Amino acid sequence: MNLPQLKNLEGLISIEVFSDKGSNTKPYTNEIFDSSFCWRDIAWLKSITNLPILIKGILTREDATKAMEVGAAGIIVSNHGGRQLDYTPATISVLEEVVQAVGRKVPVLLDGGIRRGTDVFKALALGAQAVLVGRPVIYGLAAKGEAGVRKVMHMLKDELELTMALAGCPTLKDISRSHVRTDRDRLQSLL
Ligand SMILES: Cc1cc2nc3c(=O)[nH]c(=O)nc-3n(C[C@H](O)[C@H](O)[C@H](O)COP(=O)(O)O)c2cc1C
Repeated sequence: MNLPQLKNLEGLISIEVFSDKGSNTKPYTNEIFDSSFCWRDIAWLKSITNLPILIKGILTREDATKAMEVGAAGIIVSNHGGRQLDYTPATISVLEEVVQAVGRKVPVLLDGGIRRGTDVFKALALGAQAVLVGRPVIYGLAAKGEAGVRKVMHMLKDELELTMALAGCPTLKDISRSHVRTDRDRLQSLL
């Protein structure tokens, strides 16, 4: 049976084969994730730190509401880069639903799928306060180390500024909902 060899985590994660039946995924995930972890544990986390706790992985208005109920200081709309489960929604497609559920009580950040400045612009227009960037930064690091990461960040910044200029937005505050059109807007315009 072939299992991933996680070199960076050598000694920390067992890649022992537990059975010759099945894919070994269950014992592997049972070992690296605590399946008893639940919403109530946020209260415990809050009790041991003064740091703000932002909850990542929110994709629905229901989970956004729960996250606020347990006292999250912020919400990260994320499908973990779409690497965990096929057919999870694109984060940009559920952002507005979450933003509306949160109603400006805590910041909403968008994670996943940010590849160009126009993606940042769209997320801000749909109500995100900021975006998080994963793989582009890693690609820059792999290609050219620190300079590669800088290059990626500068590209995103330059593209965002160009988009803002072309959309007539001198400041971030000028980016508004009316600057983007979603599938739902298109459907509503047909009614
Ligand atoms: C190699 C790799 C490892 C990751 N590991 C984790 C992880 O352990 N926990 C987690 O919440 N997200 C993890 N992520 C997801 C990122 O934190 C982030 O949500 C995702 O990369 C954002 O999407 P993007 O890459 O399209 O920007 C990982 C992503 C990559 C590419």
